Amino acid sequence: MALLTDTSKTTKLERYNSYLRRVNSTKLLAASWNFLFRATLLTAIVLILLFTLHYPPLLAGHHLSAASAHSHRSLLSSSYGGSAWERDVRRSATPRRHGGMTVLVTGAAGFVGTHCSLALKKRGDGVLGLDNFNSYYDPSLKRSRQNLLSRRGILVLDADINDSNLLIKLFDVVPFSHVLHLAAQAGVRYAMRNPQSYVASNVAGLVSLFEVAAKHADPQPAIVWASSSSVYGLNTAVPFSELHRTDRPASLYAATKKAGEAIAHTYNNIYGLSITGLRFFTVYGPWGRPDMAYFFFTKSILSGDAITLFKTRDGADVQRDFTYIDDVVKGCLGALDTAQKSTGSRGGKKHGPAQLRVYNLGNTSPVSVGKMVAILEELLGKKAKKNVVTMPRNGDVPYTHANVSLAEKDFGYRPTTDLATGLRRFVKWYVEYNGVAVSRAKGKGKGGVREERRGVDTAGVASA
Ligand SMILES: O=C(O)[C@H]1O[C@H](OP(=O)(O)OP(=O)(O)OC[C@H]2O[C@@H](n3ccc(=O)[nH]c3=O)[C@H](O)[C@@H]2O)[C@H](O)[C@@H](O)[C@@H]1O
Repeated sequence: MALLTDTSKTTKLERYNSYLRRVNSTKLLAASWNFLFRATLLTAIVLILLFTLHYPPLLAGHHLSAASAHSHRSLLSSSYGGSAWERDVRRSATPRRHGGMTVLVTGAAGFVGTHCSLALKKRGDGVLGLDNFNSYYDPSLKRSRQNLLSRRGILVLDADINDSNLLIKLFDVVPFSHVLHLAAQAGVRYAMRNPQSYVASNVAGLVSLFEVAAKHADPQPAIVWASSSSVYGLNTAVPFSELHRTDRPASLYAATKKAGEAIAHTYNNIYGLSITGLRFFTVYGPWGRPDMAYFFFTKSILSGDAITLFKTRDGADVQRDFTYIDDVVKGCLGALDTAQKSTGSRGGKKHGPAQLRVYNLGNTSPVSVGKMVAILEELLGKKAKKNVVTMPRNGDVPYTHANVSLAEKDFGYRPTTDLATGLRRFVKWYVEYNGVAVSRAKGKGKGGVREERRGVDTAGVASA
């Protein structure tokens, strides 16, 4: 009897164990399927992501106006590349005239960058732009400029000059003969609010570009870059000449531009980079920068808001050598055309002395800020509400005045646009771009944006 009971217990136990084995193996099978499914899903997602990053035109439409399709890459610069991307880059950078230049324009969606890129492209040079589209001022204006460039066949990549991997990649894809380096943190007074941004763009960014140009580019490009009239700082000798001292900057902005000139000297000396610095004097015009006085004064006059006018500490008018954008563009192209080749080779080996130049690009006729406002009032047909205050200690200098004889001698630079003419073109562009109505200005036929006769096309770009 006991034996029978034992046998039936053993059988039950065996049945139970076999049941457990079946359950476990089913669970194992289910888990394996689950794991396999998840792994397949993950692989598919990774493949789709890689495909999207390397072949965006297939997904975003095959046109340069889809330049913003490259936007997401600013976060993932190491993923730049792929045959479609390289083809777009080469297409934009290829010259269309015999002996044309291949120019990398940094800050291409900026004010001066846009105008220079258009002028280069128009005469048949190849242009590839890059810009980080930061929000120092309204990025939508930069996007509009990018679209304008795109319509003329110029690709502007979303990229930062501090991204050396991207720069190396670009020089691998295109043997740029020239770099027009205009990317920078601009603005004199903003330097008190955000000093580090000036160091990041105007010092670190410049070094990043020079490093890649000196050590990775083959051939080394010739570089033309934007310095500033602000380097003259507390200099009192006028008009400002390149021979005058520039060791007393009044603002951090000026100090970083002066540092840039010293850094240029170093890269020229060690690596044989051909470098030209251009000291711009308060550049203005259509598609200008909204952080500049003439631009935001226009906005305030139209909206009826008060503007603040600075007077010097001894009560004199503050003056600027306002320089019209078309004149500056001619100066930039002249500097590019006369830039000699760099003398180094890949790896930074210098084979002889290279060109190192600095030029003033001003207008040679300073105008008071009060007069600038009076011209705007005439053009806008509306009086400004003025708040006149003594210039705060904000890095501003009381006046600027350029001597441009060196640029005239070396590349025929001769500014031809006076402030009234230039502001008329700016206001014409401003009202069209913003869709605002302006009543015809009073006066004896001198003012009024509708009286503009010279060729400024709908895009606000001089057709002459
Ligand atoms: O020439 C240059 O190197 C510099 O020119 C301009 O700097 P700035 O001349 O100060 O130009 P704005 O900011 O447009 O100011 C023009 C004038 O208006 C005056 N201003 C500015 C602002 C304001 O509220 N009120 C006012 O009277 C300034 O003192 C200055 O005299 C640019 O903003 C800089 O990026 C550039 O490098």
